[in-house]
Amino acid sequence: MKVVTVTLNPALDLTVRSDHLQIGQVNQGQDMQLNPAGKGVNVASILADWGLRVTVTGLLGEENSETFERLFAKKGIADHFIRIPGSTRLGLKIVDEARQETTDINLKGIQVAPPQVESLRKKVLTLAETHDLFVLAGSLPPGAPEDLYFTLIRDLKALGKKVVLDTSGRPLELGLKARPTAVKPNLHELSQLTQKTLSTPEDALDAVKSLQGLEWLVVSMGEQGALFFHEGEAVHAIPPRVVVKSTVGAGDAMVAGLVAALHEGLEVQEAARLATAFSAGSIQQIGANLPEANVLQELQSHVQVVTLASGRV
Ligand SMILES: Nc1ncnc2c1ncn2[C@@H]1O[C@H](COP(=O)(O)OP(=O)(O)OP(=O)(O)O)[C@@H](O)[C@H]1O
Ligand SMILES: O=P(O)(O)OC[C@@]1(O)O[C@H](CO)[C@@H](O)[C@@H]1O
Repeated sequence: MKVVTVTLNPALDLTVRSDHLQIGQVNQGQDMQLNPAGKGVNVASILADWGLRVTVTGLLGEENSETFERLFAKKGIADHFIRIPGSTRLGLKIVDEARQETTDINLKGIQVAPPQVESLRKKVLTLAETHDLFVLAGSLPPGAPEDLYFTLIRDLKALGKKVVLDTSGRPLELGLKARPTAVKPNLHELSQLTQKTLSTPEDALDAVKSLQGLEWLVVSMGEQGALFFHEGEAVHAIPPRVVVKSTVGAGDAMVAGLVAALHEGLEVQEAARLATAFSAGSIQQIGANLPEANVLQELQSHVQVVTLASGRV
C-alpha cells in the first residue's frame, strides 16, 4: 500500500523546555530543538520509521524549506511538496517537564492564493494514479477554502482511494460530509463538532452516536487513551504509563499507527494496540519518531484494550 500525507499548513516546531514556567515572568530555558513538522509531515516521519514507503505533499514556504528537505532525504520520504513564496510558519511548543505540561502557540501560516490551491489539488490527483491511501492532516492555511478537505476527499473516494482525515473546526465538519475512510478527532475537536462539552470516555461514547457511516473512527483523549470504532465494534485503548517528554504530535503518531494497522489489515483490537503504542513511543521524545522495534513491542504488550458493549457508529 503506497501512502501520501498531505500537509497544507506545515510548521517548523521550535520546542523549548522550561520547567516551572510562569507566564508573564522571566523564565529559564533548559533545552531547545527545531523540527520540521506539521501534522502530515509528522505522520510521514513516523510511517517511514515503521518501514512504509511514504510520499509527502502540501504547500511549503520556499524560504526555509531546507530542514524539511533534510528530514525527507534522511528518512527516504518522497518529497512532492509544492514550493510557494514565503517562510513556513513557526510552531512554538513550551515543554514544562517538571509539571508534565506542554503549551502550544501555533501561528497562522502563509497566505495562499487560488492558483496555489489548484496546483495542490492537481498534485493530489496525479499522486492518486500511483498511491492507495491519503492522510489529510492539520489546519488549512489562510486563503484556502474551508471545504478544501471535502473536495479532496470526494475526488479521492471517487477514485476508490482510502482517506484518513485529521483536522478540526469547520474543515473537519465539512470533510466528514465526504465520508473519509477514517477520522481521528481528539476530545476537544469532537466537542466542537457535536457542540457538547466532553471530558470523559463515557461522554465521547455518547457523542459519537451522531457520527454515522465511517469505516474507522478514533477519538483520542490524551492520557485517558482512545476509543476505536470499526465495523460495529468498539474498544477503549488505555496507554501504558511512560515518562513524557512532549505530547506534541501524540495524535499524529496515533494516526500513523492507524495507517500502519490499515496496511497490515488488523482487526480493531490489534489496531488500537498498535496505534496506542505508536503514541506512547513518540511522546517519550521530542519530534515525530518511533522508538526501536523492541521498545515498540514492549509498549504494545502494555496497552490495555477493553471491548465496549455499544460499538455501533
Ligand atoms: N500524557 C499521556 N500519557 C500517555 N499517553 C498519552 C498522553 N498524552 C497522549 N497520549 C497518547 O496519545 C494519544 C493521542 O493523544 P491526544 O489525544 O493528546 O492527541 P491530539 O490532541 O490529537 O495530539 P496532537 O494534536 O498534539 O497531535 C492518546 O490517545 C494516548 O494514547
Ligand atoms: O495548526 P495545526 O495544523 O492544527 O497544528 C500544527 C501542529 O501543532 O500540529 C503538529 C502536532 O500535531 C505540530 O507539529 C504542529 O506545530
